[in-house]
Amino acid sequence: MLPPSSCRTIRPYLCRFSSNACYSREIPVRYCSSNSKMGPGKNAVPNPSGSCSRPSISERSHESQKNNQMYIKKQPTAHDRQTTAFGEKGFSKNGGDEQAMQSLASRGIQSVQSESSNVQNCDYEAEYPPLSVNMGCSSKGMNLGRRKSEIDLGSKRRKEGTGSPELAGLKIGNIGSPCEEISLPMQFGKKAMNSGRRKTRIDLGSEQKKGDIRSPELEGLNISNIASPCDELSLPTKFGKRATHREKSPSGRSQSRNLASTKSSNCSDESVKVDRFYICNHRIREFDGHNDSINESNWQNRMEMDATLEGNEHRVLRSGMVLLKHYIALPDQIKIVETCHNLGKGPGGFYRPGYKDGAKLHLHMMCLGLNWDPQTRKYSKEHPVDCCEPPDIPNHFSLLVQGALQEAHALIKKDLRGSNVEDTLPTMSPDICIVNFYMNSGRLGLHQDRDESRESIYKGLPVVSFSIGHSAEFLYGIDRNVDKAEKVLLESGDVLIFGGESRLVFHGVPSIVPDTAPKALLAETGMHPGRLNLTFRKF
Ligand SMILES: O=C(O)CCC(=O)C(=O)O
Ligand SMILES: [Fe+2]
Repeated sequence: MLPPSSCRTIRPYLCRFSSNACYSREIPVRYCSSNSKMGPGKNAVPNPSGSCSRPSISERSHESQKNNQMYIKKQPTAHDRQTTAFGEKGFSKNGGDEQAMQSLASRGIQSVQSESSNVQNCDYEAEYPPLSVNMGCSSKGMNLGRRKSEIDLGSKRRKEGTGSPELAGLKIGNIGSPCEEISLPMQFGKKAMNSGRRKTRIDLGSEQKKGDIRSPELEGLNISNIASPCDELSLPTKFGKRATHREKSPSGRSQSRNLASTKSSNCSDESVKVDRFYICNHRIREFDGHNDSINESNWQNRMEMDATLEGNEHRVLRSGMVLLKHYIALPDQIKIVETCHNLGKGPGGFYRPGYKDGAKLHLHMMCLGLNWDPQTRKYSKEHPVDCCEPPDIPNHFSLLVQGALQEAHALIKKDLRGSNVEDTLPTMSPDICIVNFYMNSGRLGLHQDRDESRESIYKGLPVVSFSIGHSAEFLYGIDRNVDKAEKVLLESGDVLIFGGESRLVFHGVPSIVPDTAPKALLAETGMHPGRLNLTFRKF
């Protein structure tokens, strides 16, 4: 445990953000440092309680309990995604996990203690009534050559439209709610190694976020995108294989707390209502990789032109965080879109995640390898809505990830002067890919990706993120404070990597920049105007 002297109480936080108007109580918070050389100075990571994230439903109710002097309130393994929160959040109690604390400290990850409860009130709005189709697990044929992993399964599925006993008395939005979080490594705040450029700071105060309560995400979209293509409707409801349930992780390890272990009773339902979503609006042809209009040399020309513009070269944003500009060539982008469309149009595919109280994330999501359930913040083989197993990660995706990591290593090496690049940015072979599709009004609040295994997070195994389509404003920072966050523009083909000391960086997408996708990409794929994002992780 840290000596009390390493903590100090700071002024209460008021967390207010976005259209979802999530407020936290004003709660006194303490800064702590697990690293005596850091002290409670500027590098101490503020970790206010009362923050907003994407907690599991059971965590929400627990959050009303009084927190005591714990440095890590909750197992630091939760991938904490939120939809609109641009505020702060605090730790959750983890039952005195001294080991976790030590592990964090040894990696220089600071933790904090909070003194008060963490309950929040979050309002939300339903954006549009869903269209539904009855689906079974019929996408298996699309899941080319994949191996079924033996893992434990069965996250608790929500019962659509039913009341939530766990939520009784709590008014909670889809994001931002009581949450757990892990503070960032101590060197956060250190300048990027090759930071020749000025970091742009953005101001996305509550006023601006109010603008997000704008039109539904159907804006500008052909309605046929949603659950209407006839190929989907004709699928039999019992076709395909439902998730199997074994108490084993993908890597053969014993079950982690982040891997859901309870079989959902809802998944025995033979007919599951699913709001299907298609990222492309026409049947796309098989990709042959050879198209004159989008050939590699055209892309090279574009990259060379871009390289002359400020902000278009690869760069290290901070230790362990690398941005590879226009790394994915256009033909590969097209292939990725087509693959995601094919995988995502069927069972186990794209849907709009939300909570049983009706709140929705401002994006559509599909998972590969393992499903991530925003309600429980756990991974399992079971799709939270249709109970189907997720498709495996296609090999060509994994190859691109490996290539990007090598490129990042080469960049880091230039600055390291003899240090081991693996220490700064470990290599990672992904077994999870979360695919998000943002329409023009899509967004994702500041959060940490921390639902992967403790081992993965403690090792700093990176998250590798591909951006395709419209550009996005991307925020990152040492805490969930949008005013202090740095901003970069993620454009089509960019790869962002954050591992090592940056593994737990807060990040989010406050806005999509309309009409910025490469025209050839949209023309070739029929992708709806918007942004496809793939984040690869190792469980
Ligand atoms: O869309 C992005 O760039 C970020 C996505 C993300 O943070 C996530 O899926 O956890
Ligand atoms: Fe994330």
